[in-house]
Amino acid sequence: MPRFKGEPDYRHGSPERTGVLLTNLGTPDAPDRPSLRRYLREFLWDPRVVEVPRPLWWLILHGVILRTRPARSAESYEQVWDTMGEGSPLMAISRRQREGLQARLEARFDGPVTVALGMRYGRPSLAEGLAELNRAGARRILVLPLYPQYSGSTTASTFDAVTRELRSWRWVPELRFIQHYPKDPGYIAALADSVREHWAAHGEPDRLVMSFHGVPKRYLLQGDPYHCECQATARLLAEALGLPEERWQVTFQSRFGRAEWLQPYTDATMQALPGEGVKRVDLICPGFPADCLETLQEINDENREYFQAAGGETFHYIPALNDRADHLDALAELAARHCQGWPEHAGWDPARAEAEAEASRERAHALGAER
Ligand SMILES: C=CC1=C(C)c2cc3[nH]c(cc4nc(cc5[nH]c(cc1n2)c(C)c5CCC(=O)O)C(CCC(=O)O)=C4C)c(C)c3C=C
Ligand SMILES: [Fe+2]
Ligand SMILES: [Fe+2]
Repeated sequence: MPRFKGEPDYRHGSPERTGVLLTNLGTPDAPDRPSLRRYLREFLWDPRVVEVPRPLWWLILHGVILRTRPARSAESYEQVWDTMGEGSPLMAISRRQREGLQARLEARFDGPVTVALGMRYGRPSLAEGLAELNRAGARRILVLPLYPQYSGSTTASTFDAVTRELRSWRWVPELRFIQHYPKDPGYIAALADSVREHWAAHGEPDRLVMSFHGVPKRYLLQGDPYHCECQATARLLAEALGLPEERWQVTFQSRFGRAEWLQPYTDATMQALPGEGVKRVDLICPGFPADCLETLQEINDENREYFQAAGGETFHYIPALNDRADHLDALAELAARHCQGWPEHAGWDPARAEAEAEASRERAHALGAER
C-alpha cells in the first residue's frame, strides 16, 4: 500500500479544473441513538470544540455524555427529520446550495469548475468531498466553510481536517481557504431582504432578536474573534434595516456543558422579554446559512415556547437564507473573488488549453514509444 494517495491512471494533458469545497458542520446519518452516538463521538472529541485535557475529557465523554445525550438529541432530530423530504434538513439544504453554486460558478468562470460538498462531521466527509474534487481533476481548491463568522471551534476545525487529509495526498493542490465573511455586502443584503420580505407579509415586531450559536466565553477571552464578528454582522443588518437601538438585540443559543458561554443567552432572553413589554418578537439566526436542528427545533420550537409561556403574544422565526437566489448569488460572488488570479478565472482560453493538452499527450506518447 503506497504511503500517499495518488491517481495511478493520471493522464498527461488532463484539463485542469478549479474545485470548490463547500463545507458545513454535518449531521447524523439518522435520528436514532446509534447514529447520534457516532456523530457526537466524532464531534465532541474534536479538540477545537472541547478544550479540556484529553484523558479527563475522554472519561467525561465516554462515561457520561455518550451514555445520555444520544437519546435526547435523537428525540430532537426526530422532530425535524424529513421535514424537507430528504432526511436531515441541513443535508437537504446543503445539497441545494451545492447545486446552485455549481450552476452559478459554471456560468461565471471561463473554465471548468466543480463544486463538491464536504461535512466536518458525518458524511459526505471532508475527505470524500476532496476526493471527489481530485477525481474531477481539480488542481486548485477553494475551501468555502459556511460559517460567516470565524470561530476556532468551527472554521479552524475545518482547516485542521482539510489540511490533515491533504497531507496524505501525493500531489497536493493549490489551496485557498475562506476564513470568514461576517460583513460581506451580498450576505448582509440577502439577510436584510429576507427580513423585509417577512415583514411585508407578516408586519413588523416590537423587537428583532438576532441569535447566534454560542461558544464558551473562555474562547473569546483567549482570542477567538467570533463574538466580535457576530456583533459586526448584527450591527450591519440592523443598519441595513434602519432599525433603532431599542428594536434589535444579539443573543447566543445552544449552550453545551456547565461553563459560562457567550451572553446574553437566547432562552433566558425569550423568558424575560414579555416582562419588558415586548409582545411580538421576530427571531433570526444570521450565523446559520442553512436551517438545521439548532434553528428549526431549538429556536422555532423551544424558544417559541419559552416566549409564549412567559406571556409573549406573537413569535416569528425568520428562516435561514438556505437556497434563496440572492444568498447563492452572494456565495458565488464571494467564491469568485477568492479565485481571482487563477487561470480558469481570468482570461482562460479553452482552445489554447486544449491545444496545450493535445501537445502534452503527443509528447507523452512519443516518450513512451522511445522507451
Ligand atoms: C454556527 C456555528 C456553530 C458554532 C460556533 C458551534 C459551536 C459549538 N457547537 C457545540 C455543540 C453542538 N452543536 C450541535 C449542533 C450544531 N451546531 C452547529 C453550528 C455551530 N456550532 C450546527 C449547524 C448544528 C446542527 C447540525 C444539524 O445536524 O442540524 C450539536 C449536536 C446537536 C445536539 O446534540 O444538541 C452539539 C452537541 C459546541 C460544544 C460548540 C463550541 C464549542
Ligand atoms: Fe454547535
Ligand atoms: Fe467582542
